[in-house]
Amino acid sequence: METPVLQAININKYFLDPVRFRVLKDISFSIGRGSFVSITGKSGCGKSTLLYILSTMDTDYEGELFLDNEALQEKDNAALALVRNQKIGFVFQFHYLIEEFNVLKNVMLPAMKLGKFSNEMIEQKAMQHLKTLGIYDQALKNASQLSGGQKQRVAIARALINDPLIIMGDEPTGNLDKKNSDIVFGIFKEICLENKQTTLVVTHDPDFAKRADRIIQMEDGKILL
Ligand SMILES: Nc1ncnc2c1ncn2[C@@H]1O[C@H](COP(=O)(O)OP(=O)(O)OP(=O)(O)O)[C@@H](O)[C@H]1O
Repeated sequence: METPVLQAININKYFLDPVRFRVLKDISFSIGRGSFVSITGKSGCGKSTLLYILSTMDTDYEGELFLDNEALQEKDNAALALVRNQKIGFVFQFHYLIEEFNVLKNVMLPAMKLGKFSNEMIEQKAMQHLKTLGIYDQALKNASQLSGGQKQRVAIARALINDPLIIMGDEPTGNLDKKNSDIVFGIFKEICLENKQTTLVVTHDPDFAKRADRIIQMEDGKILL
């Protein structure tokens, strides 16, 4: 059997304030390479909490987490930052672009930070992603000059720039209208098919969730099998 890209084993998480509360309850699952998975469930069931753990941004949990065969729970913050930059692309509900930089620079930044390639090579790659995402002609505009849907596509290009193994999205279409949601979903689907990259998206939108290859349904901190 193919080794999973991401594997969670018995993840539990507690919030202590205002009272001790077990928000995630024995979460275990694995995700294979190139699959498009959605995590869905009612508001408050723990979707974002789980995604923040899976994306290494929250390290306060019990259990084991493997990304590309590496045990994440054993790594310190510096090592996790490297894993995030090299292996995970993240798309938030809000785009978090740097509004005063142009689109091209926004997309290039994570690769420039990694320092593995020349700026020329990074620029070429960034332009290629912008082309695929249909916003090539916006490259030299400041991020502040784009529409919401365009900004989200720039955020996806930025998430792809370091060729991550897995793209994670937290309600990536939450701020978009139906037309732009459809475009963004189509893009996620294509990323999986064409690049064999794995996509994991949290959404409370059942229509969006249904378009994934696999739905992880959550209820009250648990995964329903
Ligand atoms: N920092 C925190 N401290 C205490 N409780 C929290 C904290 N963050 C979230 N919670 C609680 O944990 C539960 C799960 O929250 P989470 O944001 O993961 O839900 P969700 O499924 O993503 O919801 P939504 O779809 O509304 O975004 C909720 O009951 C929430 O109130």
